[in-house]
Amino acid sequence: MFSTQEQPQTEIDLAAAEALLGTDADRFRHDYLEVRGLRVEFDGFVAVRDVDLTVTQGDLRFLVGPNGAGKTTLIDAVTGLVRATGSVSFGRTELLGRSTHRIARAGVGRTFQTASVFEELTVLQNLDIAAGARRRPLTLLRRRQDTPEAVERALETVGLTALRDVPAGVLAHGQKQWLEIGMLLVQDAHLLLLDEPVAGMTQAEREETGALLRRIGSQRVVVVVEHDMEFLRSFADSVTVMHQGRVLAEGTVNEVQNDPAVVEVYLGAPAAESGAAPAKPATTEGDLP
Ligand SMILES: Nc1ncnc2c1ncn2[C@@H]1O[C@H](COP(=O)(O)OP(=O)(O)OP(=O)(O)O)[C@@H](O)[C@H]1O
Repeated sequence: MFSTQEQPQTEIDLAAAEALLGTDADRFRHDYLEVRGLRVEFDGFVAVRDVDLTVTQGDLRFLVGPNGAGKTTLIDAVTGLVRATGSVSFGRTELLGRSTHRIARAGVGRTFQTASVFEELTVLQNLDIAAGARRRPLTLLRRRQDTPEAVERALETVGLTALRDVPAGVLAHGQKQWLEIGMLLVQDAHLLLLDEPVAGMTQAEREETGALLRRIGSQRVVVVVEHDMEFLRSFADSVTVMHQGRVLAEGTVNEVQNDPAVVEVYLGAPAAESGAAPAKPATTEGDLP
């Protein structure tokens, strides 16, 4: 033991700590999506009600639920495609009430159930157009000699570098989905909402997509709407289960699989004493437990 006088002199080297840990801005940059009290109504029918949802960067979140649970409507609300009340914030920006264009500019991107790429344009051209969506008009007018670095990086990330000059129309189904994800990356989307990204994919494509989503999910906020339960079990960090417009359960795959309310909804077990409406019978694409 050292006495007070014998203790060796130490000095914290703040500059070294900064170099090691990054600046405060880097260290504490941790994007998250925060949804509070979200409600969407279509002519009196409430498709989404009282939804609270928090998804942080690094937590690959799957959003599941039987058909008609409100999953796509929730994504539509976040991206400004349908009117909603409540609050949706990303990066301290309130998104509700903004136009779809301004929401995209706030770093929010989505894919749809069917890929929407320009089939007659090449992979590179598709990415270039997506990159242009974030450029200011003056920059767009300037001719560019080289492929922008962000486009090169996106090509590598989604594994399409070798196919850069191929028309998007000839890509395999899975590759088109990857191109769409690449387009979100070059738009600098930091919140990615993906609607059934592996629907119609081969097993090999699913696995590659899962690995891709994990890679992206470590750096950006990613929410995946998916019916494919095998895919979910392999790649989800956490799961939110929706039913009849509400959040029914949330947790790890194991937690939600063992949640009695989820089992009831998916397997159509007798409704609880509350007199809740009988659950929809499970579909082949929704056999969570
Ligand atoms: N534009 C609309 N007008 C009226 N009702 C709508 C509209 N869009 C969705 N709905 C209804 O809202 C409910 C939720 O639909 P939504 O598509 O969000 O469900 P989902 O969970 O994505 O289902 P699925 O898994 O089948 O895609 C459904 O009852 C649907 O019929």
